[in-house]
Amino acid sequence: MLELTRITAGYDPRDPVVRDASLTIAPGESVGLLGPSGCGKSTLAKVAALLHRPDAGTVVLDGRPVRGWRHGAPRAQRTAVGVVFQQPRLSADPRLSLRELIAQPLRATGRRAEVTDRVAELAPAVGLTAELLNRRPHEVSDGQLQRACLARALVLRPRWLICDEMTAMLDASTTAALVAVVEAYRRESGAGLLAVGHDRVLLERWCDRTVGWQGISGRVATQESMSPTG
Ligand SMILES: Nc1ncnc2c1ncn2[C@@H]1O[C@H](COP(=O)(O)OP(=O)(O)OP(=O)(O)O)[C@@H](O)[C@H]1O
Repeated sequence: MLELTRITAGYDPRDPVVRDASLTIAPGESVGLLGPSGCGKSTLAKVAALLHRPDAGTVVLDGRPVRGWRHGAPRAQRTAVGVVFQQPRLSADPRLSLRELIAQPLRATGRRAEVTDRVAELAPAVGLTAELLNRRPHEVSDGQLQRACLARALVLRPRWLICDEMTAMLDASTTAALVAVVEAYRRESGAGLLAVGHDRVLLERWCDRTVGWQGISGRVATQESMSPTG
């Protein structure tokens, strides 16, 4: 299970953007997190991805409480969670080819020996040709770069996957293709998924269940507490 309990998080402890929110995802389950822009979905997604330390509350991953946070959780637990963000250009190192980008987590965890095989498996699965793999981010489209970012998120075979507005910048056919890749991975691996967005139709079609911001907040969220604080 990926269990977030009574999470308070944000960027200023005196004025958190997520207050007292709880959310549990079972292995193999897909959960859509819906909410208006600025309500704190991405912040909660970063906590679920073990990239952002909550100010209060607990995160339990596969039965083990996450401890020893710095900005994020310790690497041993973090690598169990793959994450894809909305804007691939912000999360992709512009100096790397798409091949290197996909392989990055394997290199970072000392698993270089697996690079050739994993890239050869994942590139066709996400729809990237050998020629595209040699290009750098500024030489490909947003959709092609997002395909590489999805492959990078899957390269360590995570047990949990967080897709934060993964398809927000993409056209309908690329959206369908990437959702199909995630679903194939989920079926094959039994991974749990948190898909964040504001496209209710997409998330309701994609996920086993969807939760709105009010559904995950420990207190009954008021419109004020859902709004951007700035
Ligand atoms: N790194 C940051 N530093 C300071 N404030 C931030 C940071 N990231 C987000 N915020 C603020 O936190 C609030 C919630 O942002 P967040 O991105 O979590 O919302 P969201 O629901 O995912 O929005 P969207 O749907 O527009 O992506 C906003 O007021 C935003 O300005």
